[in-house]
Amino acid sequence: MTTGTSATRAALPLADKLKPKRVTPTAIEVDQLDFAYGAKQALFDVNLELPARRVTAFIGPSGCGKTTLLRCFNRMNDLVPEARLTRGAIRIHSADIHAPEVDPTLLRKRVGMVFQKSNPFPKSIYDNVAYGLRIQRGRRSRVQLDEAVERALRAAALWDEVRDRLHDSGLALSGGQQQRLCIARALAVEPDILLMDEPCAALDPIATAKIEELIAELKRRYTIVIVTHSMQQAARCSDKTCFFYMGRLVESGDTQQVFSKPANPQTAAYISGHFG
Ligand SMILES: Nc1ncnc2c1ncn2[C@@H]1O[C@H](COP(=O)(O)OP(=O)(O)OP(=O)(O)O)[C@@H](O)[C@H]1O
Repeated sequence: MTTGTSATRAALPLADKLKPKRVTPTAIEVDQLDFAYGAKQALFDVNLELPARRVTAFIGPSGCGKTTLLRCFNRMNDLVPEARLTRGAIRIHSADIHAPEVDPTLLRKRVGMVFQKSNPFPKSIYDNVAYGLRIQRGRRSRVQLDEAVERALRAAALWDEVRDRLHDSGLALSGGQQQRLCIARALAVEPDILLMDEPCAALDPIATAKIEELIAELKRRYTIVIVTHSMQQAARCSDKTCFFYMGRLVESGDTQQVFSKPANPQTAAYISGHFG
């Protein structure tokens, strides 16, 4: 991690707790969470612990609140008018992400996000990856920037495909490459946690398989939370699975167990394709 100056660290004491020296076993704790969009309640009494350096999958039928909860973890919902937590708390490595000292912009660097539809900037491949680094405080030499861009592209399993065309537009890449570019962009600022909202929904099976391989590799260093409509993907990629229904967490547990021996009949019906 590029740590920035000691002055930067001193200015952000609580937010800095989100980046612990040691990885604690629980990355994210959700405690009695209620969430509403205006008068419409979208999440009801969600209690959950997500393990660090593991993949957790959120599954459930459309509208059950998966994306809403995912977007709570980096306070993306702050940007939605009238959207708010009405009860409860979210802690990342024990730090309350709604504490007044927490800078949401810094939080979003530590808790990166990849969306369903890849969204590279209309810039070069290099500039897409360097973007977050350039707007961070603290100067970097060109060599440091080059190294960081290469590191992120390698981590996103894209380097070998783009090393000779770093200054071509990111928009000229295939859909799967664009999604890996977006992952590289998120990784460049060295997050702890990567949120993935249906990252393969727009990809063909080969591109999907590459992203899934990448997820398996990335979990050695990052905590990953993935929203997916694909039961096969959840079963293949995740260590923990959480099933939501109508804004409530119905069941969560070890993925193998949830898929082979679900405790709740609604979970069993959903994973066997009876509704959703
Ligand atoms: N910006 C918003 N304003 C108002 N209501 C919203 C907003 N975003 C989501 N909702 C509502 O909140 C509920 C949960 O939506 P959410 O997108 O979290 O579900 P989801 O499980 O991710 O669905 P999908 O699988 O279709 O993406 C739904 O009833 C949805 O209509």
